[in-house]
Amino acid sequence: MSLSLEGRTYVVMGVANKRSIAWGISRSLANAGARIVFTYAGERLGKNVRELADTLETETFVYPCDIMSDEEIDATFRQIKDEVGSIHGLAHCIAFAKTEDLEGSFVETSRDGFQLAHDISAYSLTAVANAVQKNDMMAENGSIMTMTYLGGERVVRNYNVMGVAKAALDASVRYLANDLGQHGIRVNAISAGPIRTLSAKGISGFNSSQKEMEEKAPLRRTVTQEEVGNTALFLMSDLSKGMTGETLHVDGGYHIIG
Ligand SMILES: CCCCCCc1ccc(Oc2ccc(Oc3cccc(O)n3)cc2)c(O)c1
Repeated sequence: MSLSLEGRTYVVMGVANKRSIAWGISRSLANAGARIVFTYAGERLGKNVRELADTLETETFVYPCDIMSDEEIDATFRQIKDEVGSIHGLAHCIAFAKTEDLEGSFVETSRDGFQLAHDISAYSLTAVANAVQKNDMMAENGSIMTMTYLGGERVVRNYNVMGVAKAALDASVRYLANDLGQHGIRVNAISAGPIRTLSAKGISGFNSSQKEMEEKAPLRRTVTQEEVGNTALFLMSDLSKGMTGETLHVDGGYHIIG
């Protein structure tokens, strides 16, 4: 039983640049010997992702995948199965909400903004898990993980509609874990403390959340993409094969503080 992922292949969805949490996860999995299949949305990101992928020592593959389209998800995962073969796990690091819905009062959230945030940040996990299952492309004892945040468990000022979407994502992890467990597929989440990524820039008040963490978190500091990546390695490895439907907080202990 070890942390080695030699001979295994993992899909990582959501790398935007070298500061992405998904990139921290990719490096941890690659350093453990895994092959990595990257998917990205939006052609302008394609170049970034390919350049980053080429810096890894391991064999990598890069595919566009607009998770707003069920047809594109199915086509991409069929293509991955045909060209790469079966996979041993998948890291879902995808979320989005309109900037105006990440500040001010939640009560004013538009129907359109609510639906968009839930479509991209919550439903996409189920859509992807369904595509993997339908294409029968997950090796036995597969592991799916997603990224969530404390704002889905309790109110975090300005996080607003993303918090409601993360609550839906957290519940989805439990229901997917229940459905897929009998097929040997585990589904878990990592709840990360605030990390300065491209996405974090879209949230009003992000900077003060990092400062508050340095003052109040038991570890008195923020966490890094690498620390999240190492926990993802644990979730993808056999060392966590007794765990499913779980959320691991990689947040310096902040979530235990009232
Ligand atoms: C006040 C909150 C402080 C801590 C927030 C930590 C965090 C940082 C980034 C997170 O990921 C996203 C991803 C997309 C997202 O939506 C965006 C991002 C940029 C622009 C935009 O229009 N929407 C917002 C947050 C996330 O879910 C949670």
